[in-house]
Amino acid sequence: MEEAKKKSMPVLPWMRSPVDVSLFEDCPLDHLPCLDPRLKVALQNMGISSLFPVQVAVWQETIGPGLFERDLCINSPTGSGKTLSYALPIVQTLSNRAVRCLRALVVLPTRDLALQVKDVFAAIAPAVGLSVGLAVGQSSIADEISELIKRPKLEAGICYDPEDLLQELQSAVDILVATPGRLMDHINATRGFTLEHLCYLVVDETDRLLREAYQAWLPTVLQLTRSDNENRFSDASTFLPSAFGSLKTIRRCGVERGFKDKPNPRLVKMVLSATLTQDPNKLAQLDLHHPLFLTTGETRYKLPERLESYKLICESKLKPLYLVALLQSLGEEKCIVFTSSVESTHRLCTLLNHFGELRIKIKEYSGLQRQSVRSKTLKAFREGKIQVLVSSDAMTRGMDVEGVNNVVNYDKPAYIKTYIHRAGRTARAGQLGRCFTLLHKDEVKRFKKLLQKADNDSCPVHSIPSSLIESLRPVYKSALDKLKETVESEAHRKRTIGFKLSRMGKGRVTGRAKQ
Ligand SMILES: Nc1ncnc2c1ncn2[C@@H]1O[C@H](COP(=O)(O)OP(=O)(O)OP(=O)(O)O)[C@@H](O)[C@H]1O
Repeated sequence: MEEAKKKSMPVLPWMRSPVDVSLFEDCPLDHLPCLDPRLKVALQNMGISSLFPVQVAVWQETIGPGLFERDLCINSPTGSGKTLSYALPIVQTLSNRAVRCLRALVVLPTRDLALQVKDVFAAIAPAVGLSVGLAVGQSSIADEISELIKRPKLEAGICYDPEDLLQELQSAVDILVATPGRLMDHINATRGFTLEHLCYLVVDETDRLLREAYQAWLPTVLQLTRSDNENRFSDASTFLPSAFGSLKTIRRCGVERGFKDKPNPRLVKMVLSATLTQDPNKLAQLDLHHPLFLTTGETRYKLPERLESYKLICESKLKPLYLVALLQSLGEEKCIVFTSSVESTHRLCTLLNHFGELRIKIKEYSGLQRQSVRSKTLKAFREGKIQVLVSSDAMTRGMDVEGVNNVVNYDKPAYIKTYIHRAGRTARAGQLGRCFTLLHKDEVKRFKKLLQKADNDSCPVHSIPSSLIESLRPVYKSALDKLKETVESEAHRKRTIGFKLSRMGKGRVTGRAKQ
């Protein structure tokens, strides 16, 4: 046991003496020190009467007594309320700002997640006169720019100097929630978009964002917000795009509005995940200042308190039947079914929809679909118009949908991190939730070991009567036949579209573009 603990000891010294969030308790809003009364009302309007432990712990390090002196690395289970843990102190601190400019940037890996986080900010920020923007490519870039940048009113008949006009461009938002791709678009090309006043950078779902470089968004943001004058441009050329039009966005010492003649305040970073990396090389990319590690309990990975894990043991070829039987038993309860790839998501969802027995609405949600389709599906799922979402992993991190009582791992997760993020779509905010994993009997031992990494020793078998499985066999056969037909007609449609495109010369254009 001692040996196991030693093995999981973080390499970085500052990670070895963390603040233990599990020692904190919920704190009623009335008892929260220094909370702005306007924000208290906004929180109450959201149905929040007390803060969760991670929110209290972060409040202490940001508002008082910690006063944002250190960068924060927060590792806290799924559904524990990490979003509000950073949104609330940032909004409260910025509520004193005199002039509007972009002071807080929150980066998230997907558009749906960014929208979700923007909604949390939007529920509290206006109460103290702050404005929140979104840069995710949901609308056209022109629409997005007009939301983010305030242009001066021009009078007819007057000839303006373009340089003067550039000076007049101002941020229309105090807080921006962005995905890396669209953020880079604005950094590179949007006139008047500047990070020079940025005080807070939040990297949510850090381990996921650090895995993907997205046009070097992180080094670019760090370079543009570095407050020391020295060597400002020295290594910028290694990652800044050649057509980089925003060198003027690099923060200038002592000329920031509201900070005249004072050095710029240090950029405070907050990085969060339910499975925060402890890899020194990865964390080094964040260039953290005197970081403070906040984590829950002693084990590295933790599942939500009220999550119940179950396994269903069955032969691989009978998995669809077990899934159908399970979904039938769950009735109208909201459920997310995870598969291992976008292709199997599509196939499984099509198959389930051919089961006449299932009188529930089932849709797929995966990276194969267009964003607009995904967003529509997610909306319908939130509204309860869809009961089951069949999903691949990539899109579901951080997703917060009320009333998801069940998660099913149709394909076994290969890593504990995957299990944590999938299972974490239920049992959120202290609610009860169940996670079912379909396993072949040969996989049981490995799965047990996997769960032990999250300190979970209890995963009872959820049994399905074999008579029920037998009764489903005839319907399964006809569903399989229909699936075959659907797959063939989809393949035919793809071939026809491909043929038409190549006749229009589009194939050649793509080929050139790839070179
Ligand atoms: N203080 C609170 N009181 C009641 N509900 C809360 C409180 N804080 C957050 N919640 C709710 O808890 C749910 C989970 O919050 P959130 O999405 O921030 O979790 P998370 O820790 O970021 O999870 P994940 O790691 O999956 O992204 C949300 O529905 C949110 O509205």
